[in-house]
Parts: sequence; C-alpha cells; structure tokens
Amino acid sequence: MSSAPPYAKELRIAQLAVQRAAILTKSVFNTTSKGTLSKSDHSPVTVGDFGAQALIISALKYNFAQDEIVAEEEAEELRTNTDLRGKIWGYVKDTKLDGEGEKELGGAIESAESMLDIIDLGASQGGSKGRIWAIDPIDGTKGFLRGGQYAVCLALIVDGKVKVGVLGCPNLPVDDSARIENSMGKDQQDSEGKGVLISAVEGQGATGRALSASTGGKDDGRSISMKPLEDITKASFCESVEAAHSNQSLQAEIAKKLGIVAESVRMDSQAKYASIARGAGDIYLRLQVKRGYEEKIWDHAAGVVIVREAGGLVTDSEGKELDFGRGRTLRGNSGIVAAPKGVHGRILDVVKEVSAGVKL
Ligand SMILES: Nc1ncnc2c1ncn2[C@@H]1O[C@H](COP(=O)(O)O)[C@@H](OP(=O)(O)O)[C@H]1O
Ligand SMILES: [Mg+2]
Ligand SMILES: [Mg+2]
Ligand SMILES: [Mg+2]
Repeated sequence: MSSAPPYAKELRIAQLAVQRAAILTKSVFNTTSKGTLSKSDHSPVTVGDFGAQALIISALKYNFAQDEIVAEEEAEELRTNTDLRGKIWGYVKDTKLDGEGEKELGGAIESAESMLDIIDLGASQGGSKGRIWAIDPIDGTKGFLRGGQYAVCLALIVDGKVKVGVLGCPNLPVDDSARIENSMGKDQQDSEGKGVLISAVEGQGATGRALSASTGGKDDGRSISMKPLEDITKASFCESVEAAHSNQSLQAEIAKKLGIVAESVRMDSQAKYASIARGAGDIYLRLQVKRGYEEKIWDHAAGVVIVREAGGLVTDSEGKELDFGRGRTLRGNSGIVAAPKGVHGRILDVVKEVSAGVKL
C-alpha cells in the first residue's frame, strides 16, 4: 500500500480553507458597502479581510489544534464596533463549501463572539521552531477594493521553512497562458467558475486548478512551471500597483540595464507570484521604498514556495534567502527578487549595482 506524500492533509485542508474564504471575499466584493476601516498604519481592512481570516483559522484549529497561527488582522476594533461585527458575522455564518469539503473544515463557527476570539488566534509571534501557519486573508486589500487583483494566502512554515503554500486568486483567469495585464481595477469576475487556486508543497512541485473546482473529489490540478527565459530582453517584470510598496523608478532602471523593453505589468497582491509561477510573467521585483520597512511573512510565504517549486529562485535584494523564522516579519531581509533559476543571478547583479548608488 502506498502512503500519502508528506503534508498531504495540510495541503488538502489549506486548499479547502482558501476556497471557502474566497467564496466569502467574492460575495463581499459584490456588495456596495465593504465596511472599510483604516488601520493604524493607514492601510485599509474590510469585512472581507476579517471574515476570511475567521473562516481560515476556524478550519485550521479544527484540523491542527496544536499549530501556531500568524495572521494579519486582529479583532480589537470589532469588540466595540458592533455594527461592523454584525456585518462580518452575516457573511461568516452563511459561507459554506458544497459537499464533503465543509465537513472536513469542521463546519460553521458558533457565534459572533466566538468569531472574534477565533480571529485573535492569529496573534502568534512566529519564530524558528515548530509548525506555524501564516495567513493573509486578503492580500492586496487595495486591489480588492478597486476590483483589481487580490489573493487569499495561506502557508505552513515548519522550523522556519515554508513547506506548503496556497494562493486563491479570484480575479486571475483560470487559463495559465492568458496574458497578464496591468491591473488598475475592473478585473473582477462576475460569474462563478472564474479564479485560480495555485498550490505547492516543498519537493512536490506546484499545481493550479480552478478556484471553483468541486471539493468532493480528488482534483490534484495540473502541474505548473515558470516560463523558460532564454532571452532576458524579452522578459516582463511584475510589480506592485502601489508606488509606496516598491521602488518603481529603481525597478525601471534595472529593467533598462537588462535590456528589457516591455513595460512592467502592475498588479496587486501575491497574484504576482502566482502569475510568474505559471509562466504568465517572468520576474517579480519588490525593492524597498522606505528604509527599515519589514516585509510581513504572510505577504510572501505562500508565493515563495510556489515559485520555488515552479522552477524559480526567490531571495532578498542582497541575494540572501528569505528567513521566515524571525517572527511576524522578514526582519533579516530587505526587498524581494523572484525569477527563474537560470537568470536570477544575472538580475541580482544588476539589482545590486543599481541599488548601490541609492540612499533611501
Ligand atoms: N511600505 C510598504 N512597503 C512594502 N509593502 C508594504 C508597505 N506597506 C504595506 N505593504 C504591504 O503590501 C501588501 C500589498 O502588496 P502589493 O503592493 O504587492 O499588492 C499589503 O498587504 P495587504 O493588502 O494584505 O495589507 C501590505 O502588507
Ligand atoms: Mg493589510
Ligand atoms: Mg498582504
Ligand atoms: Mg491582507
């Protein structure tokens, strides 16, 4: 009898949890009021972010009660803002997977109050030992709000290394080879059956399938890989829409030095990692704008294992491996360079050369 490959259950539960959370975010998107709050760093959070986080954590606690969880959002404000709490609960209590999947995730959350406690189970400080799940319930909240790209992100980190990664991208085409375009909004898919679920387990490759695939059967999806890049001048860069999140002028200078003529493709969220992993783009650069900004582990964990398993290499802008064992942030790193293995070194050389003269 053959036994299941390592992390088979973790992968299955992570995929189901992301699928379920994406049902919630899609229905929140289709309502007029998304209950947007501004956080202390002035970034937005919505009913969709809180609701998706509650659903994912509830599924993880049911299946892996001992594991630690590092998640982006916290419930503090919802303990006094009963209006918003009620709105979130309205979505959370009604969001279910069809068929067997819902049972595997442990079913519904009991009450609005327990939902708040569940959201706050994501407050772990992370670290280099043990099993830690990293959750970004909506990555690219700004993209979500403008109808552009966003991703529901979940990864399992074991002793500081990312082992499993799942990205649900509701507004990316199911077709891997569909050309990616600048995403300035209006990418939302208005019918069911759109969106893609990209996954990877360390050492087992990366796969993609429709986000709306049935949860009953054993759909392993199709294998995905990065596009072989023979001529770097034909590459396309993928970068943030938000100019405050990565240094677009420096990135343009790097592209020019590499002889790349195509305009960078701008999209929000880890949809960038998903896109390069399936060959719909080539290189993802995220060079610091603000000195001292520490990238959050939930913004990168899933994408990094997916790109690696699809044939890529991901380092920081000095060529160091990303260290997911330092806490809630990648405090040992600065910037991100993700590219096919064969050209990563060449890109890194130019990144270093161009960055050397820059004072942030
Ligand atoms: N100054 C900054 N530099 C880099 N990333 C930042 C940043 N301020 C916020 N971010 C992060 O950028 C993420 C979005 O990335 P992108 O620009 O690739 O879409 C945000 O995730 P959330 O949308 O989950 O809050 C947030 O964590
Ligand atoms: Mg946020
Ligand atoms: Mg994020
Ligand atoms: Mg987020």
